[in-house]
Amino acid sequence: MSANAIRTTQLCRSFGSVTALDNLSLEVPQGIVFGFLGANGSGKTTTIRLLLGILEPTAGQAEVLGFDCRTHSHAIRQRTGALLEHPGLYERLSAEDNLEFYARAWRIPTAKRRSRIQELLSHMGLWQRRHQRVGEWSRGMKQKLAIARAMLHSPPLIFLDEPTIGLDPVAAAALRDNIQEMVAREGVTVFLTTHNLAEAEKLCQQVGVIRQGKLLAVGHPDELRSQAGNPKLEIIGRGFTANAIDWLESQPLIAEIDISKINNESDRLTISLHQFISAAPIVKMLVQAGVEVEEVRKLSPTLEEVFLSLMEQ
Ligand SMILES: Nc1ncnc2c1ncn2[C@@H]1O[C@H](COP(=O)(O)OP(=O)(O)OP(=O)(O)O)[C@@H](O)[C@H]1O
Repeated sequence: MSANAIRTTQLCRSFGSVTALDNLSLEVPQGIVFGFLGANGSGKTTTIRLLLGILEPTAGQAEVLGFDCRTHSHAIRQRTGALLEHPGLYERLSAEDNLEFYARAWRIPTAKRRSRIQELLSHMGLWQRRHQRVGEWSRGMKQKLAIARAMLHSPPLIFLDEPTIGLDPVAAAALRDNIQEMVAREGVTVFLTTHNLAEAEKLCQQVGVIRQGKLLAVGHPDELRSQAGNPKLEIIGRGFTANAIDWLESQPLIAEIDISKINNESDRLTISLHQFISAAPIVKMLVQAGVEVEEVRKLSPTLEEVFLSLMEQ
C-alpha cells in the first residue's frame, strides 16, 4: 500500500462551464485527520465524489489507498467508509437493525458482526438506545449512527462530508469528541470537509483550504497561522499614555525586537512582533514608564483569520 492514503495529481472536474475542481494536487498521509476547508460551492464534495470513483475526472489522476479512482472504484469503496450528504439510515428500523443490515451487506460473520455493532454503538454512547427507531432520534444521534455505519467494516480510511452540519453547538462538540476518540482507537485516516474553522482546528493534523476549486494552502493549522500574520503581544492594564508609548518605542531593545506595529487602546496595548520573544523585558519597560500591567497574552492569528486572508487574496 502506498504511504499516502490519498494522492491526486492535477485533478480537474467541470460541470458544463463550471470548473468545480481545478488542478488539485494533494497528498494525504495515512493515519491523520485531514480537513478540507472551503466555503459553499468551493469543490469539497466534488473532490470526495471523485476520490470514491462516483464521478469521473475531466482530467488528472487520483489514487486512494494505492488504487486508481478511475479504474478501481469498487476496490476503493470496499476499503473506505463514507458519510455523505444523506446519512443512509433506515428511519423505520432501530439503530441496531440499521447496523445489522449494513453489516450483513458487508458479509461480516455473525459473531464478529455482533461484537462490532456493540463496540461501535457503545463508543458512540448509543448502546442503551439501540432498540429505538432511528426516525425518532435527534440529528446529532443520527450522525453518530451514520459514522458508526461508515466504520462497520473497519475501513482504514473514511470520508466525512460536513459531519456536524445542522447540529447545535453541543451536539457538534459531542460528535467531534466521538470522531477524535474513534481516530485514536482505530487508527483510521479521515478526510473531512467542513467550513467550520473551530472544527478543523480541533480535529485536523492537516488542513487544505480550497476556493473556487483551487487549493490555496495546505499544512498544519499552526503552520497556516504562522504564514498568515505576525504573532502579537497583548498587554492589558492602565496608563498607556502617549508619553509611555513614545518612550517604549525609543528603547533600543524595542528596535532590536523589531516591533512592526503598536496599537494603543485605552486599556490595552497590542504589539505586533516578527517573532515570539519573551514578554518580560517589554513589561519591565512599560512598568518603568508608569504603566500598571494587569495581564500579558501572546496571541497568534486564528485559523479564521488565516482562512479570511486566503479568501481575500
Ligand atoms: N452534479 C453537478 N452538476 C452541476 N454542477 C455541479 C454538480 N456538482 C457540483 N456542481 C458545482 O460544482 C461546484 C462545486 O460544488 P461542490 O458541491 O463540490 O462544493 P462544496 O464545496 O461541497 O459546497 P457545499 O459546502 O455547499 O456542499 C459548485 O459550483 C456546484 O454548483
